[in-house]
Amino acid sequence: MTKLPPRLDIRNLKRSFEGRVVVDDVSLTIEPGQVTCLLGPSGCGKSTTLRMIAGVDMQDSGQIYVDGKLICDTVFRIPPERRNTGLMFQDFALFPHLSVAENVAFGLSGSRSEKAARVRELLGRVGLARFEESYPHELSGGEQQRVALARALAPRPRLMLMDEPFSGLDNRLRDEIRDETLDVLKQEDTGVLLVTHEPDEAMRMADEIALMRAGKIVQRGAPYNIYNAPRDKEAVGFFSDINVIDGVVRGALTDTPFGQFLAPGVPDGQAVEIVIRPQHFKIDFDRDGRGPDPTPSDGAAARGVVERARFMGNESLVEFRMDHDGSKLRVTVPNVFLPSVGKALWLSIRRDRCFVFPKVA
Ligand SMILES: Nc1ncnc2c1ncn2[C@@H]1O[C@H](COP(=O)(O)OP(=O)(O)OP(=O)(O)O)[C@@H](O)[C@H]1O
Repeated sequence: MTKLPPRLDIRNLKRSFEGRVVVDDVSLTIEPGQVTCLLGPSGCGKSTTLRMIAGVDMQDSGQIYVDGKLICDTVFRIPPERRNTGLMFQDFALFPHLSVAENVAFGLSGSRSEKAARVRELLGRVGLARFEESYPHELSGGEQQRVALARALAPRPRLMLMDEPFSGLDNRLRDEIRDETLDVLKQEDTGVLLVTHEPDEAMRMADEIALMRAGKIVQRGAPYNIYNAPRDKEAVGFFSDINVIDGVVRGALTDTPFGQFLAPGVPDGQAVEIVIRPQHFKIDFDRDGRGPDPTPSDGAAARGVVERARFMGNESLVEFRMDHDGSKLRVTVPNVFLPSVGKALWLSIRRDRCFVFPKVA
């Protein structure tokens, strides 16, 4: 069986504004039914990438293909309305003077009965069948969002482009609408590119995350892989708080107060950073000034004094001032663990959960 072309295939997209490169050689493919989240900090070029794919901005170089067909390069350009893409933005702007059904039917062609059938199908799918005759101002924010989704999906776009589409919703509603949206998109087999700066949203929605920084896609992969095999310190830090311990490599090992860490392939004398998420420490009690014995999986323990302890709901956050160098480490513990300030405890680091990266000057 011949493989179908990807829903979206962008190759080497570049865009500069006033001489500053904002999108720098971005390439990406999205398969039918796949949700890819373009995740990155504010200003890294996510929206600009999306706008070029939508056709409301034009790249300086590079090509965009939808279903294997070229829709835009530097000389050829199909206008936005003929790109077979649906758009959903944060301000989902329904037409206020049109009913819900008319809003959803807006971009549809075909006979009156065909249009009515498609509108009914989609409103049913997003759970708003009973609001057909209502007007946008009569609906809640979440309901309006679902109408916007139905409207974007009505013409059966091959590709859906979404720019922070849920950020206008309050927390609880956001989770619900996100899950519903995902279900509907999967049923329609649409390829989805969703722009977000929220790691939680990307983890929740994405089949694949494309991590973007300073105009470049620095890592792509399934959420599990991006979280557990990050390519650098910034990629770890994008998903959670981090602690960093400095070291220098000698014979593929780094000596630290927490014992030795493997640094395979790193040359002697190279400075490295050992990066640990707050939930990956082990805490032991002090036994007359001594901690637990070293183990291969947790290394040696180092002593610190509790500076602050706070209950956060699902977990407790404990901040330590370390004896060996006065540095601060942030540790989280499930449930309630609130040692008193000034108490000495021993910390060790799970070797399978930390990352060792060469230090970038
Ligand atoms: N039309 C424009 N003219 C000049 N500069 C622009 C233009 N559009 C975007 N930029 C700049 O390009 C950079 C990237 O903007 P972009 O909106 O793509 O970032 P983003 O990653 O989507 O950020 P956010 O999450 O804040 O929306 C920013 O520094 C922005 O100021």
